[in-house]
Amino acid sequence: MSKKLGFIGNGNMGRAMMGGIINADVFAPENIIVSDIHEEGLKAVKEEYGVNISLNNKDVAKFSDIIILSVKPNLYPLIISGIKDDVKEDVIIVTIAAGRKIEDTEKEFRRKIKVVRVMPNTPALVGEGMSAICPSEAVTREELKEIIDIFESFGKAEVVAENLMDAVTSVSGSSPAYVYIFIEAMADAAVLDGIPRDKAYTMAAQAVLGSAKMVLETGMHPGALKDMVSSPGGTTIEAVATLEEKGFRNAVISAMRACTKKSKEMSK
Ligand SMILES: NC(=O)C1=CN([C@@H]2O[C@H](COP(=O)(O)OP(=O)(O)OC[C@H]3O[C@@H](n4cnc5c(N)ncnc54)[C@H](O)[C@@H]3O)[C@@H](O)[C@H]2O)C=CC1
Ligand SMILES: O=C(O)[C@@H]1CCC=N1
Repeated sequence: MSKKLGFIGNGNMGRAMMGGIINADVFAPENIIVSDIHEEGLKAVKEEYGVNISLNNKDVAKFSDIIILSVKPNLYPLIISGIKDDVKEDVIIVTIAAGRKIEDTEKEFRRKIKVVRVMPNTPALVGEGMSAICPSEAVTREELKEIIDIFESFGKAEVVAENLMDAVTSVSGSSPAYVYIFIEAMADAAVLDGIPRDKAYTMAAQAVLGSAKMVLETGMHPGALKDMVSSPGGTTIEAVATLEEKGFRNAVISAMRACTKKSKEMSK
């Protein structure tokens, strides 16, 4: 893409997206700029990816056609007030903050501005991200396509209505954390059974990866895939029965409802 892309915030999510975009070759490193308040981290990304860096957010504002605001939600008003008079006339502002509505960003710019609200996730870094995308009315079809192309370069992307963004945060934005806990717990159990720690992580993570691929690539119902593993009177059904007894499904559903609720509260 010949446009210029800027990141404000070089944290976990900013770096994950930048890594994904550079690995996919969508933007040349010289067409990317990132700003942060921490010089150390900026130097590290410049070294790793060859992108432009700055300690001044206004440099990102002046350089970029598309700006991804990759700072914590509470910092958005401050960051926007610092760049609003420096951004290009036709800039597209991409927001990724949990619980931040498109209208919040529009109001803070105090003028008609193109906003795309996205909820990505950190597996973007390895090209397996999941992003939900919602454009504001001012964004054209072509511009939306460009944004989708960026987010599809490091995983899957779906356009959703804004009222689903809180639920999306729970099912794909935050969910890598639940999956890591699951992998860690399985590895702990494997270590208890005598498997060396490094092999335990590989085995647990590869089982999760393979199972996810089976759901995506066979199109089969997860319940049917579970049944294929569970031999009558066998080992798996013992584990399944114990998970049900301990309320595994309900723990996941309750956790996700708490996540969605928190996202809704943050939107108020
Ligand atoms: N971490 C995740 O898995 C996901 C995060 N998000 C959203 O991404 C946003 C960023 O989250 P993380 O990357 O996890 O946070 P983070 O704390 O890792 O990164 C934020 C970065 O912003 C920088 N920063 C702070 N003040 C600044 C300023 N005045 N100017 C420029 N940079 C400044 C910080 O130094 C830090 O590097 C949040 O709004 C969050 O809701 C969305 C989806 C997933
Ligand atoms: O924990 C958070 O608030 C952010 C949003 C989704 C993932 N991390």
